[in-house]
Amino acid sequence: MVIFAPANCARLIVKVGSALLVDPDGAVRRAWLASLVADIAARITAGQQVAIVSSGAIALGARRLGLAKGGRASLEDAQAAAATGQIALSQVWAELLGAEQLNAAQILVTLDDLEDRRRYLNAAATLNRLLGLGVVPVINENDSVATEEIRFGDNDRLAARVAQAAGAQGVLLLSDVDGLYDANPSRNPDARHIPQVARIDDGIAAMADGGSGSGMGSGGMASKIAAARIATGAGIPLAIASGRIDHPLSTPARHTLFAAERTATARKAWLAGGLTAKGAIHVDAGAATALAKGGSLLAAGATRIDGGFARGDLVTIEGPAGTIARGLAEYDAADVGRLLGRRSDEHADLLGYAPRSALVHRNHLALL
Ligand SMILES: Nc1ncnc2c1ncn2[C@@H]1O[C@H](COP(=O)(O)OP(=O)(O)O)[C@@H](O)[C@H]1O
Ligand SMILES: N[C@@H](CCC(=O)OP(=O)(O)O)C(=O)O
Repeated sequence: MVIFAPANCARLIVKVGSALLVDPDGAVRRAWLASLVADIAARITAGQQVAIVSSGAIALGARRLGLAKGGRASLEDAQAAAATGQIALSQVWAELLGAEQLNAAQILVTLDDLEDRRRYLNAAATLNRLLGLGVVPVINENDSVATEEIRFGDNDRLAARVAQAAGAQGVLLLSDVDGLYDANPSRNPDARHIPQVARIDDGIAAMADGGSGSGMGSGGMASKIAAARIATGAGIPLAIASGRIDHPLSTPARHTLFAAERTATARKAWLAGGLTAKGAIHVDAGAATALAKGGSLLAAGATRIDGGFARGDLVTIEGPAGTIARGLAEYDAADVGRLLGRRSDEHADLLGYAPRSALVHRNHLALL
């Protein structure tokens, strides 16, 4: 079976892991990449739009600078390696795509670019326009400026987020392994391959063992399962397949397919899967019930806030028994603080300006 064929996948995100891009001795695996790019060109000719999430900057740069790579590098060394490797990486992609008469476009993002609502919408618009123009976006984390706190740290979850932003119908993670096994196959020769995962439960998550198999990247199977959770939760199927074969998009080969869980609007999916909330609004039992029935969060039911969030920021909504929802705050934290427990007809006097109807509107809220 050819994975995510153009007929049922108009937009595809292909993620390429470090070990596929770079040999253990630090050289770019050009011949294999050319075979992948030929496949991408054929898909584009067949009407599919394809964006690439490419790892490899740190592995490439580390080699050029004589630095340690993978998990052994300090943050400063990883940043220096990324800055050096990224320019070489984009050159390789531009050359290989150019040889197929395709334009490459580079997008480097940090976690905040896909978490902050305004920046997420900007990134989504750029991707959309590039794909509409027939350009192939090549996306990586902006590792040279990303510090530990603001890092995705792995391109698997980045690919899932990009898929959401782009409204893609499939995410393909090309790796050094041909899918998920019931145990780490590089440590357990009896591990069994799992062709399809209908639901990611704790048993599936527990199968991932250790970090990056090659020691070059940062992902490992755990980050691929985390990516599958994000993508499938947003209604986008995700597959893990081997990049250890030439023409990996056109050669039928064993893989693991994580089926899409449900369809959801892009914004709700993003809210449900968002990684970093800027604060929390605590609510009473009445408000929790109203939210469960599909209502907005009104100030009358809010009891307390945590964090210094601003209007538009993602906040969690905490009920008496734990987190019940995530949503976009309609007010800055200071104003929410003024409105706690107050009826809507008091808001204008308390704030000194015409208020919105809710602290978090139901259109910008996802129940967990
Ligand atoms: N249950 C599992 N099934 C398959 N691979 C696993 C599992 N648990 C751990 N792994 C390891 O995860 C590796 C893939 O992750 P990684 O090396 O980070 O790939 P990439 O560079 O493509 O992101 C495999 O080579 C394998 O060593
Ligand atoms: N952004 C990093 C790659 C991080 C990453 O996820 O690596 P990998 O696990 O090989 O996909 C880089 O370009 O080196």
